[in-house]
Amino acid sequence: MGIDEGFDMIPPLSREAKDVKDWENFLDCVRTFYKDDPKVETNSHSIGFNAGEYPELPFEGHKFLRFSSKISGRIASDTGVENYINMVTSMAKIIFGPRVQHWSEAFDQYGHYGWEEIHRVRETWDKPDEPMSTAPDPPAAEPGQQSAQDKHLKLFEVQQLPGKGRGLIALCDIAKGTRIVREKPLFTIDSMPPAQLDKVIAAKVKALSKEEQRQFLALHNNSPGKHAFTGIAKTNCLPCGSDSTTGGIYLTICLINHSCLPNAHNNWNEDYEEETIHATKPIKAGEEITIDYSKADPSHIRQQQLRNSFGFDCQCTLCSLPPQQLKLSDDRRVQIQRLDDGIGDPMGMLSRPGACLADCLSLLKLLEEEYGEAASIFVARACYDAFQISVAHSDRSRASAFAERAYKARIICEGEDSPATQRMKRLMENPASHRNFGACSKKWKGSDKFLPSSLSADEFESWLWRRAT
Ligand SMILES: C[S@@+](CC[C@H](N)C(=O)[O-])C[C@H]1O[C@@H](n2cnc3c(N)ncnc32)[C@H](O)[C@@H]1O
Repeated sequence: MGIDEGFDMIPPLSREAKDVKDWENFLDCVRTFYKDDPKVETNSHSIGFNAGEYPELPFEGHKFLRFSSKISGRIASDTGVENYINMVTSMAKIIFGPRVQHWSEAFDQYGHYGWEEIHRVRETWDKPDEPMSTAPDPPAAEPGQQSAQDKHLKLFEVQQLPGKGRGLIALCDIAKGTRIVREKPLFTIDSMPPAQLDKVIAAKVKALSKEEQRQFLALHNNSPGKHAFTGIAKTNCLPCGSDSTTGGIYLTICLINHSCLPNAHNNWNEDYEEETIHATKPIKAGEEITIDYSKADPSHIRQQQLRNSFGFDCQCTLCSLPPQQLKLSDDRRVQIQRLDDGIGDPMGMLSRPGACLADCLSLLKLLEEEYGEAASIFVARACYDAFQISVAHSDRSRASAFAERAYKARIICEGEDSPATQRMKRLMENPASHRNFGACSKKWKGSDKFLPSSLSADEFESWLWRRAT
């Protein structure tokens, strides 16, 4: 028993260069700050704080989830552990921003990760890592072991699933925001008539290694017939960006099945020219990893689309709900679309921005009801809508707050290194840099001051959404 306090890193850092460098900077700050403090010691794999329950920071950032200790009791107060927790948290916040989530049981706040997961990761601190491969063309490997990172963490494996063919099953609990896969396309294709496309794909397949050819030909083909290559491509390709007419074929990502309430999100990272998959909610060991192939339509529309384009009758948890509950979801999705269309109307933004902002809030509430904690991508878009409304009427403070929400939601579903996430971060820091700043009016310029810091959470929401109190 006792009161714990600390911070969690959400999502955990990766082994990529930026995260490694940031973690080194952070450890350097900690070492410099505590260089004359005998309670802060350097061990073989960590910096340890000889206070409270001996909180530690591993040398390898990707093996770090939590820095915490009990802050109640005699040992805690004699050793002043709470000061260490607070100072290290502040330093981490400066370097890692909102990824650092401080919590204190004194205020009924609890860490994001379970203790079992914390202890499991802690046990890896003194174990050497598999070398990380960033080679653009990794040697053919079993899906699920695509990168050394996956191999090390063994996040998933490919299994044969009843009625679905192959699919990805989580091998351990996967935290929300975790990057599950990052994969370069085997090849990309542009939109063209099937006869021509078949020839183009045939040439691309010919250029692959024998193992890659075998794996490509083993991908599901939902429309077997004359144009076999086109059939495989159409069943499997994912657009390289939301408006792109180019699609990518992947040996691992293309094995991910569909759910209308998925637990993962796919995104094209144009900087890396890779597709990424992130957990949008916690995924339990043994659970299937799923993405959404459809357009979030009500059930009768999306089921028809899934049948026509992918040849299956969806029996996901949402589609299998009793009719009355399914109707509630359908009604919500209709309302979500209606609100979305209204918010996107430039005349609305120009002539009734307050009402548009209220619609964004209603939209967010509906999204939360429909998607629960897996709503990140929709939240990111709705908060960006609210940002645009604020920016168009010169309201810097609220625009920055909305961009921050969009930024945090993008981190979950695309990662800190996604160009869209980075763009949100820049807009959060400087909303006036948006090309539409002041484009509609200057009528909200009066509120162009710093965020009110003394408001309670409820008061802040009322201020943010311009609700009368
Ligand atoms: C991109 S592939 C996914 C991997 C595929 N299961 C395989 O074995 O290669 C798409 C195909 O998987 C199957 N599939 C995907 N999601 C499904 C689901 N929720 N229920 C049934 N079949 C599904 C359909 O046959 C669909 O055309």
